[in-house]
Amino acid sequence: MGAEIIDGKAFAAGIRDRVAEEVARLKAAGVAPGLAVILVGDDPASEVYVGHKRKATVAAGMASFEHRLPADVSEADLFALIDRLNADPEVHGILCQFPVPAHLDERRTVARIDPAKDVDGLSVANAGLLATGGDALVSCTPLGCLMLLRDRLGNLAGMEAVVVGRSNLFGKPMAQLLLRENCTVTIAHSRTKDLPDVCRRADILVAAVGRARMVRGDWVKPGATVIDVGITREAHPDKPGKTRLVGDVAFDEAEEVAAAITPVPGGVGPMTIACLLANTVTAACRIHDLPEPDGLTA
Ligand SMILES: NC(=O)C1=CN([C@@H]2O[C@H](COP(=O)(O)OP(=O)(O)OC[C@H]3O[C@@H](n4cnc5c(N)ncnc54)[C@H](OP(=O)(O)O)[C@@H]3O)[C@@H](O)[C@H]2O)C=CC1
Ligand SMILES: Nc1nc(=O)c2c([nH]1)NC[C@@H]1CN(c3ccc(C(=O)N[C@@H](CCC(=O)O)C(=O)O)cc3)C=[N+]21
Repeated sequence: MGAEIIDGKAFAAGIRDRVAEEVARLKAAGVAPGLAVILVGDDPASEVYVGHKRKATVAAGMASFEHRLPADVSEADLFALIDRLNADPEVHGILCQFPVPAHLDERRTVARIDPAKDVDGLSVANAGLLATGGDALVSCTPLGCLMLLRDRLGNLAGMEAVVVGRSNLFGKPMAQLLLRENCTVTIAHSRTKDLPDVCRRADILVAAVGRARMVRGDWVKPGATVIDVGITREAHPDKPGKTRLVGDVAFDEAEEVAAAITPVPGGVGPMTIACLLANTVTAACRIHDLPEPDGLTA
């Protein structure tokens, strides 16, 4: 029997509805949550995501501010924009889409964003709060994965979790969240020995590498829950000139073995955008010292 397909798209729609309710409540209290997205250069994939983000932000009743900067923008000009957004009372969340062109430094860029508005959870303050058990703004994609896992599995305590990938944006915060849920967590990466064996331990297997179909069916423990974060765009095999998205997991193989699995597209991706909106609401509540809604944080 095949695995249950975890419908991230439907779950994300539920989160976006909850966000919309909270936005209405905040507006009634005199606070209109706003999200600012900075896009440097014209990477086509980033354009697509930013477009999705804008639509979802507006549909939830929030203000959306988009700032497009030329690929050769100076650090000084980028920082001047970030400083303005930090000071702008209509902006509660700031996201600078990565990657940025090579002459800009991601670490310095993140450090310029007010941690209270860092809805990507990338700042040292938010990463440190997450690691030490505080109230952080948590990176959107791991937050979304945790929501899917909790919904399916309930209590995660004692489960073996393997996260493949150790980026600051995903792998590390995902591992921190799973640790906080009392999983036994392994973080695997490009230097891990016997990766298939490590993966076979996992009750919860999370893949965030960016290599299409790397995780094979026989890497999956029977009955495991598989979360596929990877997104690779490749030529469509049947439609000339078209592309399609594929994950890091060989879906057809893994689906035979796992108890549940997220598809690509329609799994984790929509959760990322829903959680970006959720984080913006959370940031607005914290900035204005208003009660935080249930179900939108980790
Ligand atoms: N669905 C969504 O909403 C999102 C999807 N993504 C997607 O997730 C994927 C990962 O993103 P991100 O974390 O930003 O990527 P990074 O490129 O920053 O990190 C990739 C990680 O994978 C590891 N890795 C690379 N090759 C191997 C290998 N052969 N075996 C094991 N580990 C390997 C790297 O190890 P090392 O550290 O040793 O180099 C690194 O830790 C991408 O496809 C991205 O597009 C990302 C964010 C959101
Ligand atoms: N500072 C920063 N924060 C990020 O969170 C961030 C980033 N930079 N850079 C790029 C990655 C990637 N990312 C995705 C968001 C939505 C989908 C998404 O909506 N995916 C849909 C399909 C989208 C489509 O059809 O193209 C799905 O999987 O079903 C995917 C990937 C956020 N990222």
